[in-house]
Amino acid sequence: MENVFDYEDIQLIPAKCVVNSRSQCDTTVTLGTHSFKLPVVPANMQTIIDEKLAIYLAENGYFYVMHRFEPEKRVAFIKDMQSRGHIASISVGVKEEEYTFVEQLAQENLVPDYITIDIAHGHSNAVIKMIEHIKSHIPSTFVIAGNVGTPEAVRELENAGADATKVGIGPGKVCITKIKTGFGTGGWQLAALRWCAKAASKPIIADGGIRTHGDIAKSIRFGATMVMIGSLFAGHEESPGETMEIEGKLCKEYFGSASEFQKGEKKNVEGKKMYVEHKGSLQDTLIEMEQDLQSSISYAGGTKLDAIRNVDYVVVKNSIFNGDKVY
Ligand SMILES: NC(=O)C1=CN([C@@H]2O[C@H](COP(=O)(O)OP(=O)(O)OC[C@H]3O[C@@H](n4cnc5c(N)ncnc54)[C@H](OP(=O)(O)O)[C@@H]3O)[C@@H](O)[C@H]2O)C=CC1
Ligand SMILES: Nc1nc2c(ncn2[C@@H]2O[C@H](COP(=O)(O)O)[C@@H](O)[C@H]2O)c(=O)[nH]1
Repeated sequence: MENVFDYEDIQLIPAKCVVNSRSQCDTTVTLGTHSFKLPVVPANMQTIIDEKLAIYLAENGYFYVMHRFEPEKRVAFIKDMQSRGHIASISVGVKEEEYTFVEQLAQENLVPDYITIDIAHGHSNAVIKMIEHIKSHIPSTFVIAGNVGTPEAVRELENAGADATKVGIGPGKVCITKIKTGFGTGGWQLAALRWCAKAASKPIIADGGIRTHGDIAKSIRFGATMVMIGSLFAGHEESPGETMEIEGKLCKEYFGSASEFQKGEKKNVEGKKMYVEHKGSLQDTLIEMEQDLQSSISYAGGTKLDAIRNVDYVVVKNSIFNGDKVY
């Protein structure tokens, strides 16, 4: 790989504006058979999403992926979401009991709209086998498989039947994979996304490393259909993480899915915990994201997200913020 870069090394180049107001720009995206208000999905982590938030997101036209860390609740969750007329979007792992769970869904004729196979090293026979298992038992479910970081992996998972692949190994805010293993796309996630997107024939979800709303537009420019975000969604009023006061400031916890806090033990730990300053309401952040993305579309010279895919860019290695703080 040559010419690697990350989000803060890139600036997109404006094209002539074709709208009179940013409100004329449309941020909707289609994934599978459903359309969503934003090309953004909160990470399927226990301090980022819970049942209440899933209902809020689905009710308001946003995509969501429920986490897999309370497996016993998933059947009731799917039934509840579908009885409300909402999409059901869940996660699975690859252990033996997950095969039985998929079979149970098929027997009960419970068909989630989306299933995300949520594994650290998704380029593996275990994930390929799980894709095939889901597709043979519940073929109409849209399968998102990951996480991967190479074109070979994207092709193999697509060939096994995945409807979308999730790209990002190690760029997450609470990730320590890059430190503990020396592997991953941390530090060059945007370049890895471009590399993978060139090989993909189906949608890609860019996962991890988003630090500003502008990074969403950059992900789209480099081939993402959707962007999965943890840290930017952490710390809200509605976020499931525990709230506490630290040095007089209200904070909420955000921990990795492979951290000891999630696992309950110190085995194969590849995630950490941090405290995020309280950010107010998630609804306000979603609105701000939409407005910022509408603005991105206007700078791209179009009216829809697709306009961003074709803009020129420059690499300004590590210098965009010129030593300034982002906020
Ligand atoms: N996006 C990212 O960069 C990363 C994300 N995560 C998140 O952490 C959570 C836990 O992930 P994960 O550990 O995969 O899930 P699980 O703990 O459910 O492990 C799934 C299975 O895969 C095996 N496994 C895990 N890692 C590897 C590996 N590197 N090589 C071979 N087998 C492996 C496990 O066995 P065993 O434990 O015995 O090896 C287990 O049998 C997920 O939510 C995941 O998304 C974790 C790390 C990186
Ligand atoms: N290496 C690890 N990665 C993790 C862990 N838990 C979650 N994740 C990944 O991070 C993103 C969110 O990234 P952010 O930069 O937006 O905060 C999430 O979707 C997972 O892919 C972990 O314990 N270790």
